[in-house]
Amino acid sequence: MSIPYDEAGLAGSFGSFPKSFDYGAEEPEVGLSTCSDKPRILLMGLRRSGKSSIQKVVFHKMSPNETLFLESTNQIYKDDVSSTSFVQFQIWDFPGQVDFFDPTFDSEMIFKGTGALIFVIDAQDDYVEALSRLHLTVSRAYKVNPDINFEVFIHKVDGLSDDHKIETQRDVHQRANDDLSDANLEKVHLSFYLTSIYDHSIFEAFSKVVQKLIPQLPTLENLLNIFISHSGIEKAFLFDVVSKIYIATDSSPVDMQSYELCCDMIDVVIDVSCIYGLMADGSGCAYDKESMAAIKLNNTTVLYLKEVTKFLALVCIVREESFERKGLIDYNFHCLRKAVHEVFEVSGVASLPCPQRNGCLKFAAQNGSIL
Ligand SMILES: Nc1nc2c(ncn2[C@@H]2O[C@H](COP(=O)(O)OP(=O)(O)OP(=O)(O)O)[C@@H](O)[C@H]2O)c(=O)[nH]1
Repeated sequence: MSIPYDEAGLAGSFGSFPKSFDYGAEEPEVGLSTCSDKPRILLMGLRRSGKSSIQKVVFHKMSPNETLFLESTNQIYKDDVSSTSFVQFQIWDFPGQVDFFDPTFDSEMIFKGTGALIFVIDAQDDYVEALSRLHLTVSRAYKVNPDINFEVFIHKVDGLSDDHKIETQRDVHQRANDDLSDANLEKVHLSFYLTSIYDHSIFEAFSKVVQKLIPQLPTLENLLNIFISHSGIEKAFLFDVVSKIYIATDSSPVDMQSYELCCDMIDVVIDVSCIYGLMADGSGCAYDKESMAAIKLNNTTVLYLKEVTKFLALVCIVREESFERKGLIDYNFHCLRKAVHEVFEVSGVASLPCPQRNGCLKFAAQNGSIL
């Protein structure tokens, strides 16, 4: 099955992935949602705050420098990333000057099917107007659909010092929540993230936004916890390969450096596969069931990547001495992979995951017993 990257309107470069990035047809698709009613993520904010850049960099592999040449969005741009990504949702990029009082703006239709609303604030600009826009947007959306997750990206923080970043976040947080309290909307919860397209912060923030929309998250986390504890692994991420957002990790804290290392590993594996793994005529696939890689680092740890589904990869950080028991890791990985497939097969039918699923799994312990 080939993954079409050249969808209408998906302009820009695709970096590591060829447009005919091919996977193979044996396995059924395992994704977040198989129904046509895909969760929707809205990108809103003032003009030039960076909405289109975020969408292009995260989902279309555009390099950050290329976003300098993006033209202003003049109408709602609907991007369906479900065919290229595990994360089967639509992203709606709104023009900066959207007018809620325009009779053609159908808030019912727009906010009803929305899972998350990301409001982008340009931290390099004066954000007073952005804050009043944020308030207007959130109060409108909340009235139509109180279940929306409201996510605020304090964006373009690459131009700010560390102290300035913290101060900006505190100030935006305070003012936005004060505005909500003044309007008797203190029930509305806003989450804040410091983001930039020039580092991994935008992928990290998007990962957290997406994770909130995955009902299977607790099950996946639980599976990863069992997997790492029985395999002597330090940290494990389940990545959406194309976007490099992680859809789940074990419950130990995520440090940015580990996340960046794992993202870089995905790039390396896909780049090398694209350059040396395809046939001369470009046929073959850069990422398939056989995809795996181990990279030894100079700090006695090993990065280990393995394919889980056509869209997902597991990337782990393992100590060298634990990696000597690679057979055990591979056996437990096999169990984990099977479980992840089962979780999504079950939820494909019943829409909710079965938390008992991992109860029937048999992971091998480091002492050789079966758990
Ligand atoms: N420094 C910096 N610049 C950014 C970042 N993200 C976007 N930009 C720049 O901000 C400018 C505007 O970006 P767009 O993505 O077009 O903004 P938009 O919100 O989609 O704009 P409209 O379509 O007019 O609503 C571009 O020149 C981008 O290169 C960032 O994280 N850091």
